[in-house]
Amino acid sequence: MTSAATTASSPAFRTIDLRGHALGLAELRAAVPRLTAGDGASVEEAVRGIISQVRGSGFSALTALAAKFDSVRQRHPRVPAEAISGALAGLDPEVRAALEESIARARSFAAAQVPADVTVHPAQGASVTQRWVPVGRVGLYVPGGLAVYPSSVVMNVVPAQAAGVASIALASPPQKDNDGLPHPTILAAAALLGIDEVYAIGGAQAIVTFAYGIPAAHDDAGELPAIAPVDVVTGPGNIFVATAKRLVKGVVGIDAEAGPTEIAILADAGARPEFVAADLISQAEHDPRAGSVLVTDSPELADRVREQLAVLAARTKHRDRVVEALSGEQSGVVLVDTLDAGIAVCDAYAAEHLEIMTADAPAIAARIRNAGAIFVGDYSPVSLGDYCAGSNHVLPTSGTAAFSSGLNVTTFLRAIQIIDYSEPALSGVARHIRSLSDAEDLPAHGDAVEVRFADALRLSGPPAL
Ligand SMILES: NC(=O)c1ccc[n+]([C@@H]2O[C@H](COP(=O)([O-])OP(=O)(O)OC[C@H]3O[C@@H](n4cnc5c(N)ncnc54)[C@H](O)[C@@H]3O)[C@@H](O)[C@H]2O)c1
Ligand SMILES: N[C@H](CO)Cc1c[nH]c[nH+]1
Ligand SMILES: [Zn+2]
Repeated sequence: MTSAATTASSPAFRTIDLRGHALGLAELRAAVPRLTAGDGASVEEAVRGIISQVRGSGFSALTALAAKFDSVRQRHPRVPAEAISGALAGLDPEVRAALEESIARARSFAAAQVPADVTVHPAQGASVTQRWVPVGRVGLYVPGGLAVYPSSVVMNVVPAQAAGVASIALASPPQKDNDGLPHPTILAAAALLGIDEVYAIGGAQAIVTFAYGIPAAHDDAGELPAIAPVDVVTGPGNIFVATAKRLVKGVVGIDAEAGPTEIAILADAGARPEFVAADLISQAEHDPRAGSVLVTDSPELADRVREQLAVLAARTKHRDRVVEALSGEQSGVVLVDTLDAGIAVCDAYAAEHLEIMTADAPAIAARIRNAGAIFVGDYSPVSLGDYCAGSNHVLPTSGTAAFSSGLNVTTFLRAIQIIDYSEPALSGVARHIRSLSDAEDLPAHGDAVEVRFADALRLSGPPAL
C-alpha cells in the first residue's frame, strides 16, 4: 500500500495507495501519513523534566534552560517596557502596515464571535441564563525558534482582547541576536496591540511558567519579581511546546494542541500542480516535523505535483527542512478511487489546514467534518490564513481537529449558568424533583426542596420531614 522514491536532493514524498480498498475509520486513521510515536516518548520525558525543574527551582531553572536551549544569559525574563516601545519605533513601516491590516481583519472576525448571553423561562417566575465571562489572566505563547512569528502575536492577542481578558502575558524565546530578548518584530507586534507584560521564555518552560507561576526570589543583585500563574495558556509551538501544553492541561485551560504544522490538500485532476506543490512546501518550511499531505483521485496530478515539489524544493530558502518534512512519514500522497473516498480520508486525517482544490470546491468543503480550518478553491491558500484572511492561524494538529477548535474568542470565555426561580416556580416542579431524587436513591435532594414548603405541607397533610 505504501511506496516512496528517494533521491538525495529531492523529497521522497511517499505514496499511500488506498485504491481498491474499502477501509473503515480506524483503518483510515492508521493509514494516513502521520508522525507515529517515534521520538514522542523521549520528548515527553524531556518535557516532564523541564516541568519539575521549573517548578522546583523557579528563576534559576529558567536561567539554566535559556542558556541551554537559547544560548543566552538571563537573570529575569521580564522584557523592559523601553525595549517593547523601542521595538515599535524601529519597526519597518511595510511590516507595520501588514501587521495593522492583519490586526484589523482579525479584530473584525473576533468581535463577531463574541457570543450573546441567553436566558430562557421554563415557567412563570423561573429563569435560566447562560452568561459568558472572560477568564482573569492568560499566558500567550509566540514561537521563535526556527522562524519568527509576529503573526502569532496577533492571532493570540486579538481574540483574548475581544473576549475581555483583563490580564494578558506573552512569552517568546530569548534571541541571542537581540540581547536575550524576544525578536524585535515580536516585541513591536506586542506594542502595537498594547501588551506590556512580555517574557523572554521559550519552549516548554514558558508553558510551565504560565501554568504554575514563579514565586518571587532574591539573588546577589536583588529581588526577582514573581510571575503570576494564568488561567488559560494558548498559542502554537514545536513539539516541546505542544507536549507541555498537553501535560499541564487540567492545571490550566489550553486552546488546543497547536504543534508542528500540517497541510492536507484534497485535489482532483483539474487542480493546478504548481499551486498544490507551492502550498505543500509553504507549510513544510515551518519544521522538519511538519506534515504535507495530498489526497487525490488523480494519479496524473500526483505525478505532476511530485515533479513540481522536486523543482520548488530545490530552490526554496529552507530547502533542508522542507525536504526533511516532505520525506518524513508524516507527509505523502494518498491515492483514492473517488472524491467521496478522499473526503473520508480527510475526515480521518483531521488536518490542521485542509485546502480543497476540486471542481465545486465549496460543495466539497461543506461536506468536511474534521479540520482546523478549510481553505476553499485556488485563491484561498493557507498562507492567506497564516497572515491576513481574518481567520486565526492557531489551529489543532495531530488529528486533534476531530475534537478541538482553532483559537477563537470562546477559548478565553467560560459559560456560567445562572438559575433564578421564585417560590411558586420551585413549587411547580417540586413533585418531579421528589420523583427523580427517589429514583436516584438520593432522597435528601427531594427533602431540600420540600423543607421550603414545610408549612404548606403541614397545613395540608402529614409533615414532609
Ligand atoms: N499549529 C499551529 O497553530 C502553529 C502555528 C504556528 C507555528 N506552528 C508551529 O510552531 C513551531 C515553531 O517551532 P520553533 O522551534 O520554530 O519555535 P518554538 O518557539 O516553538 O520552539 C523553540 C523552543 O523550543 C525549545 N527547544 C528546542 N529544542 C529543544 C530540546 N531538544 N528540548 C527541549 N526544548 C527544546 C527551546 O526552549 C526553544 O526556545 C513549528 O513546529 C510550527 O510548525 C504551529
Ligand atoms: N502555518 C502556521 C500554522 O498555522 C502559521 C504561520 C505563521 N506564520 C506563518 N505561518
Ligand atoms: Zn505557515
